[in-house]
Amino acid sequence: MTTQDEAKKVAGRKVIEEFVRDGMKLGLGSGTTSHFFVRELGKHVAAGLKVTCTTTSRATNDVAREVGIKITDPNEIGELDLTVDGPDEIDRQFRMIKGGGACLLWEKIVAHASKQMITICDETKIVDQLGGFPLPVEVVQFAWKQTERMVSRLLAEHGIAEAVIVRRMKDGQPVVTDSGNFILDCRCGVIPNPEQLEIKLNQIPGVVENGLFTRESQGMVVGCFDGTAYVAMR
Ligand SMILES: O=C(CO)[C@H](O)[C@H](O)COP(=O)(O)O
Repeated sequence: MTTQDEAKKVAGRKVIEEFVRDGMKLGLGSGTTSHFFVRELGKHVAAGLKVTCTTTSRATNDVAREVGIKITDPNEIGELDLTVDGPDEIDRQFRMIKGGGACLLWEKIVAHASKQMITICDETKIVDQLGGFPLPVEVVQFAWKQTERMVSRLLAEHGIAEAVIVRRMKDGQPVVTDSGNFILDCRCGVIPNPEQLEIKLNQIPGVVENGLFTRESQGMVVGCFDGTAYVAMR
């Protein structure tokens, strides 16, 4: 029986087979699934594959270095050919919620700096409608409770009346992102019109970015519990 971790690994191998080519500039995503891909990529780099890589979090920098992948500063790399990153949820229109690992801001910047983004996941991440996973919203620390009130009001106006918003905590301390911000996790239930909500959330002063990625992914590579992986494209 294939485990979830094995399904993630199979997806990582499939991405390399189908999408990664010699000479590419790559954006390396965050989270456990992306890290399986990075470890797999490290084996190919050791065997002679030439790629130039930048990452979407300090945690991914650490994994990449550990497996012998040199990291290029995002300011130096120019336009990327491909970013490979994982979702917390993805629907069949390739719309996603990301940010479970608090890396959504760097992830969105790197995705937009790329010609192509491919999502990598196991089959448990595919949903009919977005919103089962709490939507992360990255906010500046200054007056974060004011920003939280504005987010709550916007969600209600958007038809999500019962949203529960909590500042993300770890070990009794607020989580601080790689850019020094807080994360508000918004338990929404089904999210109507995610494209519009993605845009509106970012218009609130104090919101730096939100975890809706409705336009970025051009395809997904899905690892399955039967040990296979498949590709689906927009
Ligand atoms: O968005 C993310 C981090 O901000 C991750 O990519 C997302 O949480 C998926 O992680 P995992 O592969 O561990 O489930």
